[in-house]
Amino acid sequence: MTTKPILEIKGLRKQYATGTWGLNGIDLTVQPGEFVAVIGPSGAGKSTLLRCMNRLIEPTEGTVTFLGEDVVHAGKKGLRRIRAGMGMIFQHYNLVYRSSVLENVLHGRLGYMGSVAGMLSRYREADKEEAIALLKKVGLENEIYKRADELSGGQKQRVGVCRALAQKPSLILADEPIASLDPKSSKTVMDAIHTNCREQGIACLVNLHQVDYAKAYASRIVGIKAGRIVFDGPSEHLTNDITQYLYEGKEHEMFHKAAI
Ligand SMILES: Nc1ncnc2c1ncn2[C@@H]1O[C@H](COP(=O)(O)OP(=O)(O)OP(=O)(O)O)[C@@H](O)[C@H]1O
Repeated sequence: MTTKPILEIKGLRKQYATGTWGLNGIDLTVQPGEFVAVIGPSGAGKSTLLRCMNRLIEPTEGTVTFLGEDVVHAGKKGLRRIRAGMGMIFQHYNLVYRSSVLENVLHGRLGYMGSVAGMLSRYREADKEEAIALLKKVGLENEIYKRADELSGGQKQRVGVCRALAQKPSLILADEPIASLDPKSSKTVMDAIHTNCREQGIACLVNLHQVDYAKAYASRIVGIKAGRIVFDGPSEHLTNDITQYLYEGKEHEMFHKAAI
């Protein structure tokens, strides 16, 4: 029996207004529950790729199909539904800092609420309980009612992870989730993403600069260079030669400040 892919990308290209091609023809299929790390040097196109998935960036050419739905041509309502199924984790957290940690996690539910209930933040009791359980699971039981701006970077990103999970997504898009964190926080955040995705069968596309983290967490690695995929395979097939070719001239970007 063949499973239906969760995400299918075909011939994806993105040209920015400056004329730069951010993506140069990407073909990629992700199966349900797959944990895929996207690696490559700065400027390779990792962020552009992730953001074309939920149209935070509009693709120039090609198709993106999420759970059988055409993302590129989706109207307002369709796009809202698609985005509800894709949780996003950002490098700089994107929290509402004057709101509490709990409220930030509950924002993950907004895509499922009517506009009036959402505007008035009328969350269901069950949603609150689930949000609290998620926060406890990532070790933030003492931070639930704090303002988000009182937290450390690693704690803020764990809130970001919980917000994405609160959406009950089928796919998580994590755009350099550990690029601003020290090695200890990086491990905590990657553990939180990886464990929850595995337990809940959520697929994950995670952009990472650090090859060591990609190898440690992902079962499949996609290497991007100049907007094209130059490697796509099981993590253990990523050789030093391929890594060297990927990061040619930018070798210093390959590793985190310290070992995992
Ligand atoms: N808004 C923009 N306008 C013009 N060019 C852009 C824009 N955003 C990205 N680019 C260009 O598109 C290419 C891909 O950039 P992108 O940010 O996707 O790479 P990346 O692999 O995510 O890099 P990093 O790891 O530094 O975030 C680069 O050449 C970049 O300069």
